[in-house]
Amino acid sequence: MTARSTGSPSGSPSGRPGPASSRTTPPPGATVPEPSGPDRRDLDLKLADYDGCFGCGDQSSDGLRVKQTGITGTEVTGEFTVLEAHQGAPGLAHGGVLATAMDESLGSSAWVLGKRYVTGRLETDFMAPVPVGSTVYLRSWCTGVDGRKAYLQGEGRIGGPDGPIAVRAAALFIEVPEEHFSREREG
Ligand SMILES: CCCCCCCCCCCC(=O)SCCNC(=O)CCNC(=O)[C@H](O)C(C)(C)COP(=O)(O)OP(=O)(O)OC[C@H]1O[C@@H](n2cnc3c(N)ncnc32)[C@H](O)[C@@H]1OP(=O)(O)O
Repeated sequence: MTARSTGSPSGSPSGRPGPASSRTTPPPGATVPEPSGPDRRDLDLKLADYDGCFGCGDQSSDGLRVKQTGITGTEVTGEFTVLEAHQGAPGLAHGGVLATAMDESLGSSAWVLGKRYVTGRLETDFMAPVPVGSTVYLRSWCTGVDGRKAYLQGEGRIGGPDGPIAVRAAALFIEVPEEHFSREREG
């Protein structure tokens, strides 16, 4: 399983500390399980059923339409293009849009673990402005699972999959039962 770290102060190109706080860092003893989620063919099928998602769905005209491009272990790659509708400052992606893209990417990595997870906490570092028209290359991976808690990290690069990091994120996802989603809809 590949899981390049973006986290250590010494390993960061900017010299900034990594994105994970104590609440998004797995405790000692947490492990990264072998993914037990659906394989690639099932992923395509499930994503096709999920058209309303602001992050990845095709029905949301101003949505991000993140396309997943690969899965290796818990590492999921994807990409999306920043549209004018995604601006914050003129000509630049809104930070919330980039956070949403990271939530989508991290959520996909959690999903391949084979259980139902929702985002409990999402931390982001914005490293560089992202112009409208840019393709953002997303990558997320699991750093540990401890009971219902899954810890994930991710990054978004511009200029190519190995380009500079524009945004990076760390998150805590919480496993929920199936009823979570029907209950939320009724509320
Ligand atoms: C189709 C293919 C698609 C595949 C791709 C899909 C990509 C989709 C990506 C989008 C993902 C989303 O945006 S999901 C939508 C945004 N998120 C949500 O709507 C979640 C809203 N929040 C909740 O529903 C709830 O707060 C939960 C489920 C997160 C937790 O509630 P709960 O089940 O009652 O559990 P609770 O006891 O509170 O918490 C369990 C443990 O987690 C800890 N914990 C909970 N929240 C936090 C937190 N923010 N920071 C630190 N720790 C936390 C607690 O302290 C506790 O630790 P301990 O005491 O056990 O130690």
